[in-house]
Amino acid sequence: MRTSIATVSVSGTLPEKLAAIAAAGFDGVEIFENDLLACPLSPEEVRLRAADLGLSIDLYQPFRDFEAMPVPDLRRAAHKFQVMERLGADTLLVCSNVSPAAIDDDELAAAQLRSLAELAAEHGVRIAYEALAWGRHVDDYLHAWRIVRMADHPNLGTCLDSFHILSRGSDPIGIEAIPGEKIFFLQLADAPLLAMDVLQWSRHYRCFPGQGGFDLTGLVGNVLNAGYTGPLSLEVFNDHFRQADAARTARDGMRSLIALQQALGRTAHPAVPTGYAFAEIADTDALRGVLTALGFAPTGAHPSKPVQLWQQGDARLLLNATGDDPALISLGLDSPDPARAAEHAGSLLSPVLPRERAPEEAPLDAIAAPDGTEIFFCGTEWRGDFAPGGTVAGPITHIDHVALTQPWHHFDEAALFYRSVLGLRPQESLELPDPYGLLRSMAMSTAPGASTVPGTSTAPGMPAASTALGTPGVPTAPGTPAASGPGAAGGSGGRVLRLVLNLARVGAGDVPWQHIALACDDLLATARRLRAEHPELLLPIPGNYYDDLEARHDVDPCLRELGVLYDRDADGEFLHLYTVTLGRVFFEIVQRIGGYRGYGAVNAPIRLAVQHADGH
Ligand SMILES: O=C(O)c1ccc(O)c(O)c1
Ligand SMILES: [Mg+2]
Repeated sequence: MRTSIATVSVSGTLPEKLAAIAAAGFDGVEIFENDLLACPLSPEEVRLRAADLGLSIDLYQPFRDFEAMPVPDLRRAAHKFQVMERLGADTLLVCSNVSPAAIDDDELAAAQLRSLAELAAEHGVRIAYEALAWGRHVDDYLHAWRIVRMADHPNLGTCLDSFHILSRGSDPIGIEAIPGEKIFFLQLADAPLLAMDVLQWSRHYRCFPGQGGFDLTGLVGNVLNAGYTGPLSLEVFNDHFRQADAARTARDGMRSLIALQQALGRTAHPAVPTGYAFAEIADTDALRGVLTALGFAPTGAHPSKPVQLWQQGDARLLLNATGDDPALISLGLDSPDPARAAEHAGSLLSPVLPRERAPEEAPLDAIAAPDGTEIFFCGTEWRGDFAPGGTVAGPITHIDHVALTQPWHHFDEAALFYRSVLGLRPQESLELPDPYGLLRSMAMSTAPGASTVPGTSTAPGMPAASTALGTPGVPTAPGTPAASGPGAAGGSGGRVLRLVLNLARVGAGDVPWQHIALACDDLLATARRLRAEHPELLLPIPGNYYDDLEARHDVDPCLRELGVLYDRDADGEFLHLYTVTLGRVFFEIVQRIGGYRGYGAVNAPIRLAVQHADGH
C-alpha cells in the first residue's frame, strides 16, 4: 500500500521534514498548515521540492471550525483551495467543529459541507471530514459519516483517524459499513493507554503503530475490508518526536508501517528467539573479579578476537577486552532460524552489520538495536569457535532477563524495534520513583505468561504460599518443581526471553546503565555465601525496607540479614539481590518461585536510591 506521513510527526523546518520523510522511503506527505505558513518557500516551490524528492502531497490540513456555524466562512475556504492548487494537493482535511458558536444540527452541518464540497469541486479539490474526539457536537466517526452521507456530494468523503476512533473506545467494526470510496483518507496513530483528557492525550502522547496500546492492525483490517485504497498515513503529535532527529523518527515511522503490513498479512513472526545465547561485556579485571565471586569461570577463548567465554550453567558471558569500562556490548539470542531472523530484521530496516570473520569461524549475523547494542542471531555453531571445555556447575542456571536503559527520546523506537524485529510482546509500562526523577520501565517477553509456552508451565498443585518464604524454615530444594518457574529450560519451548526497557531520566547523560539478571535455584544459599565471602560486592538494603516488608508479608527474617529483596504475586514469589555497579553494568541474581511473572518492580525505587547513594 502507499505510505504517507503528516509533516507534524517529525521535527525541523518544512524542507528538512520533506527530506527526512523522503529518505525514509515514504510515498507521500500530509502538509500541516503551520509548516507551510512558517516556510519561506512559496507553495509552488514546496510542490517542486516534494516532487524532486519523489513525494506526492496527499493531504493539506487542518481546516477548522467550518461546519454548523451561523454563517459558513466560504471566503476562507476559497483561499485554502487556491493554496492547494498551487501546492498540487487535492484533498483538504476538515476536522469537526470545536467552536462554542457551532450549532448542534446535523442537517445544517451537512448543508454547509455540501456547499463547501461544491466550491471544492470548482477547484478540483476534495473534502475529507474527520470527527475529532473532542469535537463540540461531532466526536464520533460514525456521526461524521452520517453527515457526509446526508450531504451526498461526490467531492465530500470522510477521513478516519485511528486515534480519534480508538481513544473514545468506539468499535472500529462499524467502518466496514462505510463504502470504501467514501473513505477519502486514513490517518494512523497509536497511543499508550492513559486515563486522561483526550485532547491532551492526542496532542502529546500519540505514537507510531505498535508503540502504544491500540489495536491498529484490527482497525486497518476493517478499513481495508470496507474497500479503502488510499494511503496508510501516519499522523503523530508527540512531544519527544518534535525534538528528536527527523531522519530517525521518519525511519521509525516507516518501520511501523512495514510491521503493520506484515501483521495484516497474518504472517507469524518467522524466528522468535528462544533465550539468551550470551551477553557480551567490555572486560576489566574488576569485572572478572565479580564474575569469579558469582561462580563464573572461563571455559573458552575466541581464536581471533580478544574475547573469552565465561560460563556457569547455561549462563554464558563473553568478556571482550577491547573496552575501558564494563559495558554491555551485544546480546546473543538463541534463534530457531538465524538466517530468517536476520532477513526479517532487514525487512524492518535493521540490516545485518558488516563484520569481520575468519573463514573457519562460524557465521553469526548481528544487527544494531536503537541504543547501539548489537543483537546476534545464534544457532549453536558459535560455541565451537570458543572450543569450550564444558560448562561450570554452580548456583546460576541461566540469564533470566536483561534490562537496557534507553536514552529518553528513543524509548518508543526501542519498544517498536524489539516488538517488530524480535517478536517480543510488551507488558504494561510502569513509572517508578527514583530519587532524582521517574523511571519509566516496560518489560517485554516472548510470551505473556508461563502457561502459554510449552514446557515452561508451573507444576500443578504447587500453590505459591507453600514455599520457603511463606513458611519460614522450610527450604526450597533446588530443582524441585516450585523452583522452576517460567524461564526454566523447557523441553520443546525453549525459554521465555525477557527484556526490560528502562527510560533514562533526562539529564542522566549518555551513559545509561544496563543490567544482567542471572537466575538461580537457591537464592538464599547464594546470598549467604556472597555475604560471607564478598560482602563488598552486594548492594546494601536499608532496614526500613524490611520493616515495611515484614509488615506486608510473613517472610523469613534471614532476608533482612542477607539483604535480599522480595516480591510476590498471585502466582508465586520472587527473591533478588544486586551487585554494585561496574562501569555501566551491574548484575542481579534472581529466583522465581512458582509462576511469578514480574521483575520485582515494587523494589526498584529502593534499588535506585541505594545505587544513587553508592555513587551511581
Ligand atoms: O489536534 C488537532 O487539532 C488535530 C488536527 C487535525 C487532525 O487530523 C487531528 O487528528 C487532530
Ligand atoms: Mg487526524
